[in-house]
Amino acid sequence: MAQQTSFPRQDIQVLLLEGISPRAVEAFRSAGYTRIEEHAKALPQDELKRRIAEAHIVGLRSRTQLTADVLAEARKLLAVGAFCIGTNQIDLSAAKALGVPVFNAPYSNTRSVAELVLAEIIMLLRGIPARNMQCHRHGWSKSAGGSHEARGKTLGIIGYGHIGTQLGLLAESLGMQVLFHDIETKLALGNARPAADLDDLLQRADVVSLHVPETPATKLMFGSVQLQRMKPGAHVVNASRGTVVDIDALAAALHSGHVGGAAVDVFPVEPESNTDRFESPLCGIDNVLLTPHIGGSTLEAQDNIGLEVAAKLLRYSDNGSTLSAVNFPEVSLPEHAGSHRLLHIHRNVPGVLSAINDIFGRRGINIDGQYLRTDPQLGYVVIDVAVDSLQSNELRNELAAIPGTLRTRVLF
Ligand SMILES: NC(=O)c1ccc[n+]([C@@H]2O[C@H](COP(=O)([O-])OP(=O)(O)OC[C@H]3O[C@@H](n4cnc5c(N)ncnc54)[C@H](O)[C@@H]3O)[C@@H](O)[C@H]2O)c1
Ligand SMILES: O=C(O)[C@H](O)COP(=O)(O)O
Repeated sequence: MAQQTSFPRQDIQVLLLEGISPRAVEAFRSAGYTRIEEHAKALPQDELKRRIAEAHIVGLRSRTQLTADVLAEARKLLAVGAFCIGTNQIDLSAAKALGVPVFNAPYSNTRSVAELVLAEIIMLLRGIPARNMQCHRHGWSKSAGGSHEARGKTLGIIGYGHIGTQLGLLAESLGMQVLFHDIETKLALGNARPAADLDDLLQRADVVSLHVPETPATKLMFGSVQLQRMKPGAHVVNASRGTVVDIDALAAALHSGHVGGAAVDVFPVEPESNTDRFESPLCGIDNVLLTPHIGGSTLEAQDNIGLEVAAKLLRYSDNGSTLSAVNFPEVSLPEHAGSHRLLHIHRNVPGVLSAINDIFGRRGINIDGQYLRTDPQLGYVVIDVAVDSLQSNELRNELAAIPGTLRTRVLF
């Protein structure tokens, strides 16, 4: 039989990993959720499996790998919150197949990334990484050689989304010309112009900055071929995902001098915690700025993300709304004061809705409100009925036993 839950907020176990902002914890507490377990870092997979088995709500960032294997242990799980933008660390299809919506924060740290990248562009154009290293080694090389103003230079942005567009506007305020390449048709902001194609962008840009998500199509999309197409001496910035750039090819292009410098925030393999050693072929190359995946790590961004994702999780837990879920049919629901609410999540197979309606009809329960969203895999039905109409265990068992049902939940 499909999982059936209906319990008070103080019984809902919230597991928050990877040092999620205290603002999220405050939001859960002030909504009446008291069972909150916090961890400052990601958990090893075995421990994650043990902890997730008890959790109703899980919050994580980019480090935790929520694989199908881990999700299989999450028998009580209602929802997942990615307190970041990327959701590539979560097996979204496996979560969906279990009837678990995943929410993220698509905007809250984008300004922080754009600001960092802008600063890095100036640093690279002035050759600061190597000069900084030289001074640390007691060297002194006061010279204008290889140093350039950003004004008048061309920035090529690959992936013109929330971060790419903000970066473009900030770069224009320095007098840079902005070219972009995206797989979607995008509205060009300010004086930015779409490049004819990726090759065109690579051949014209003085700095290339990557802002694409991790997808099968972006995996290693930036390798030796793309690096060789760049102008000699041009710079590369990657604050997107470590899998997007062939890091060995980038190291080789830096060593050969074809690429003038690089700023890299994300890596194909990142340390599991702050106590683990960081290894990369880029370590020790003087004209490279390395940062430990902190593009979105400002206090402002983390606080905003904490509030945004906690609010989405609370809204789903208390009200059933799935608005802005990344793997689930989206339903925005009104408050249900004065009624009780059934949430019914099922595989999208014929007959489920009529079976639900039959059950209510046979029992003479009037439906006050009904909301339905489906996609090819999943159906999500929400039904509001008079207070106390859903108290019967027998009724709830009958609803949960409808073939195709994944989960049912009653909000009293
Ligand atoms: N370093 C960090 O701390 C940090 C912080 C936030 C986000 N990120 C990463 O940055 C990525 C981008 O963030 P965003 O908010 O701008 O995302 P977004 O979804 O708003 O924009 C991504 C853009 O890339 C485009 N795109 C997708 N595939 C492409 C391809 N193959 N070629 C060209 N364009 C392609 C999309 O059409 C979209 O316009 C995130 O997915 C995340 O992985 C990193
Ligand atoms: O996807 C994101 O938003 C960024 O990569 C930031 O991830 P983080 O929260 O783990 O720093």
